[in-house]
Amino acid sequence: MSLQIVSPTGGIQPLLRADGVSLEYGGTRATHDVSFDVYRGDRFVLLGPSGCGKSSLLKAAAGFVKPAAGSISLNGAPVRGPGPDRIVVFQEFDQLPPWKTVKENVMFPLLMAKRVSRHEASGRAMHWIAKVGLAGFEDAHPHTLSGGMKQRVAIARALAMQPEVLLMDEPFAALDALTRRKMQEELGRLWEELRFTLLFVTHSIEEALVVGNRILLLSPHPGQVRAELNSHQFDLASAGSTEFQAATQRIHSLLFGESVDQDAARVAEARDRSAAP
Ligand SMILES: Nc1ncnc2c1ncn2[C@@H]1O[C@H](COP(=O)(O)OP(=O)(O)OP(=O)(O)O)[C@@H](O)[C@H]1O
Repeated sequence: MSLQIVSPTGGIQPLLRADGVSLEYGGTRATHDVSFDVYRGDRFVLLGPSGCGKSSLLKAAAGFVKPAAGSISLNGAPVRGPGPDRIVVFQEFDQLPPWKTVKENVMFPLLMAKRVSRHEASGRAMHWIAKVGLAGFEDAHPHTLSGGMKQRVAIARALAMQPEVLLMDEPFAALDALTRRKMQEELGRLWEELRFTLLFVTHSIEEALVVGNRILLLSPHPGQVRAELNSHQFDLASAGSTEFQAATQRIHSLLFGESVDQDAARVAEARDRSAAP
């Protein structure tokens, strides 16, 4: 099955909505009029070249950056700042306080949010540490762990909070190729089990296809929506197949090629069709 331009899902309320979002830094526009809807259980990927504003959009969804125009809402309510319903996993390995053990790191946001007792936080931390394959490393400090293990801790810490949306900003980009693949596999496994909602940023077309069920393609500086695609049929097992390679080529040409106008027209056509009474 080939890659399909998405037509909007009629009638279902999105969990996270970006509506005409323009982001600016000191008057310089990073994204322009970007709209997308993330539905519960989606693995929604923001894909585009360096500098197109992917991270900025993720930070806006997290509530760290306020749009200059447009809005972001969660469950229909405007996002006005960070909250425990949106937890971010960053690329940087130093996102874990080094003086805390693995278990203390996972417990920390739970205790900060004052949602659960210390006893409950401890139990939850052990549960999620085991889920990401780190049982036995509870008392280790981050500097004794590999990059992949640190990212597992960050994922455990995020999932322990049971956020409405898990936000991931190139979480595997600093890992070696084999570990990156392994982590993509683990993320897929966790999603199969838990069906959380994921907003994932990457500049790798292959990673977008492996991780996402829907992909938003952004043009370079300032980031604007080029197209939105369904990619649920692809996973690690299909990576390397003829269909996967064709999809990679297609996305490449949508991002950088000449067929953009044609595809944008098809997106607009699909939207018009679905909006028609
Ligand atoms: N804190 C900031 N202050 C000023 N400009 C910023 C800031 N953060 C991002 N920008 C600018 O906004 C634009 C978008 O940056 P952003 O990091 O969101 O893009 P990106 O697509 O995630 O890029 P990359 O893949 O390289 O991380 C870039 O031109 C960048 O220089």
